[in-house]
Amino acid sequence: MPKESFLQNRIRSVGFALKGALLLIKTEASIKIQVFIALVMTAGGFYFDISSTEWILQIFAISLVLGIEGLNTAVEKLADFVQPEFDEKIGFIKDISAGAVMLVSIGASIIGLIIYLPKIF
Ligand SMILES: Nc1ncnc2c1ncn2[C@@H]1O[C@H](COP(=O)(O)OP(=O)(O)OP(=O)(O)O)[C@@H](O)[C@H]1O
Repeated sequence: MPKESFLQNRIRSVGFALKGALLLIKTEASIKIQVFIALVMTAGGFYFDISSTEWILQIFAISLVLGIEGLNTAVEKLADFVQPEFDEKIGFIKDISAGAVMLVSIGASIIGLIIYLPKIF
């Protein structure tokens, strides 16, 4: 089999990543909720005509939450594959992973409050 060029290899990897992102959105309830919140926040950004800096912070917060939630889903799937039975260590790993999502979600919520509270009240 001929060796793939660097570019072909990169394009193939982007294809896998896109497939993964679509699978996440299609199959994971938590991601669906977060994508819905992201769409509402984006609509809010247009409605309140937020500044460039506010857009940057909002896009950063949304991407961070979606990205970490995706990694959390991957950790959960891997944990279930490695150990389908009840296991304290697996519980601990899953709790830590869920905790990471919670931390970035709190940060993102605070960013949202700082941007929108003064515009609403
Ligand atoms: N195999 C296991 N052994 C021990 N504890 C587990 C195990 N599976 C899940 N848990 C506990 O249940 C919690 C929820 O795990 P679960 O995999 O159902 O995640 P979830 O947040 O409900 O994910 P999702 O709803 O996206 O599937 C974990 O954080 C952990 O405390």
